[in-house]
Amino acid sequence: MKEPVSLVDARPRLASLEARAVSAWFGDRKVLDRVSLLMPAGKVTALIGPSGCGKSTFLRILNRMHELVPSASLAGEVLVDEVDIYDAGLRITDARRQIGMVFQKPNPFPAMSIQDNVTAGLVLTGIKAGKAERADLVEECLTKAGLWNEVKDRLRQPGGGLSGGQQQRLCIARSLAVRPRILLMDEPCSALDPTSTRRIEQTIQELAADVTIVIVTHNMQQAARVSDQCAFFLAEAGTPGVIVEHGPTDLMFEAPQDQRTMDYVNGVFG
Ligand SMILES: Nc1ncnc2c1ncn2[C@@H]1O[C@H](COP(=O)(O)OP(=O)(O)OP(=O)(O)O)[C@@H](O)[C@H]1O
Repeated sequence: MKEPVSLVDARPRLASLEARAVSAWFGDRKVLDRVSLLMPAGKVTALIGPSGCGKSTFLRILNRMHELVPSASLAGEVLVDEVDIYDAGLRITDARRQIGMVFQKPNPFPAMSIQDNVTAGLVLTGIKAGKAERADLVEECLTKAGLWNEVKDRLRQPGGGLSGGQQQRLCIARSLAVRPRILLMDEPCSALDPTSTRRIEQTIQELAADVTIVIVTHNMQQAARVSDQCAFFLAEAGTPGVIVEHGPTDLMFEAPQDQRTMDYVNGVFG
């Protein structure tokens, strides 16, 4: 019998992510209008903007989760290094494996051990790994997620026994285990205390060397601290969300081109 091929060591190259003229609907209601954005390889891109302007919808389009909502539809292209993830020839599981997601609320499997939580995605994505390989992967991913030192002596204890901030870092480790090229994060710190938030922010900055990151955040200080570039989304007076302005984070905060960006980053609205 042919030996299963191990993919654990197949370290992916850094990838850029590009949205081209992405529009989105829920039923008849258009919520995003022709949004285009390049999210460069190895950089952190922050999506900012008031509630309801379509940031989460845009993020979910970037890893093909939007299509899971029965009434949802979309137009446009999403390219990972020039390959359209919506191409009919590409399987949804392949797209999801390349593009991981961390959610607002930490969602580890609570009864599963810490180590099994880390490797939980391997089976789902068809990655084969032996015992030693798994142990190495657990250590590597927990280290990258900034959690190894805190849990190395209790890897067999349940993930649900960790603090909220530790659980979120466990979820980051779980995402990293399938070696995504891109990591999407939807308000990953909104359920966490300030200390855990700073720890996750530090992790995000460290991870950017290995994986392209896109983060939705309502916290302007956080966007300023962790991101290389920002995109400001806005849906004015019932119109679909658009990107008003995007650019290097320091320019977006210190010298934005558009008055609405200036008002938003200075807390005038939103
Ligand atoms: N499952 C859904 N069904 C119908 N409409 C939806 C659904 N999800 C989101 N919407 C609508 O789409 C628009 C964009 O929502 P989205 O959650 O993407 O905005 P957001 O900028 O991420 O908001 P927030 O910052 O509050 O999370 C909103 O008007 C919202 O009501």
